[in-house]
Amino acid sequence: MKKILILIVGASGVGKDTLLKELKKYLSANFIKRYITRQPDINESNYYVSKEAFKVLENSAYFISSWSAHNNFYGISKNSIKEGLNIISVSRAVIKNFEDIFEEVYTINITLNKKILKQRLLNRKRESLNEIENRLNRDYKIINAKNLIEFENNKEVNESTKELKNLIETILNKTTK
Ligand SMILES: Nc1ncnc2c1ncn2[C@@H]1O[C@H](COP(=O)(O)OP(=O)(O)OP(=O)(O)O)[C@@H](O)[C@H]1O
Repeated sequence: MKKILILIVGASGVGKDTLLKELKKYLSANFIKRYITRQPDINESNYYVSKEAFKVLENSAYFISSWSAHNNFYGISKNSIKEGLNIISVSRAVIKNFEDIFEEVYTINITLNKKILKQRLLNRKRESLNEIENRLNRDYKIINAKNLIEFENNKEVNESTKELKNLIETILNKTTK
């Protein structure tokens, strides 16, 4: 069986962790846990590691890909990618790390208009207003990905989750033909 990767990208707060958490209930796939130097919140599941431990893992080539964002480090271990469908939330900056190694890589860019995004970040209450403004003002360049699909998370969570599930199943059907 071949390895198929779906990379989930999108600005902070567009709903990546929420959608992935919900998707697990409806879709059979390897939902990859990331190593992060921040304690997980209720929507995300990750392996929490200290910054020191992260550096040790990174220096021993444990990660297939690693990056930093908003003062935290993120990594995906080499051994986490399995045969079949793999789904991972990653930084848009590291898409190429996966495309260089695997043949079947599809990137889903989760989008949301800025007004709703700001409201959701405020409701989440994870960052200060200043941090939220910084996140909203980040300059997002065009995403470079071989197979890029846009997905707008502007419906309520259940509805959006079903749409995302359908989208992934459509991608899968194409790859198995
Ligand atoms: N479809 C939706 N409708 C309403 N609220 C949503 C929806 N999707 C996500 N949210 C809410 O928006 C907030 C941000 O979502 P989430 O934490 O999943 O974003 P994220 O993209 O993973 O952010 P980050 O990259 O900063 O971790 C959360 O409070 C979540 O409950």
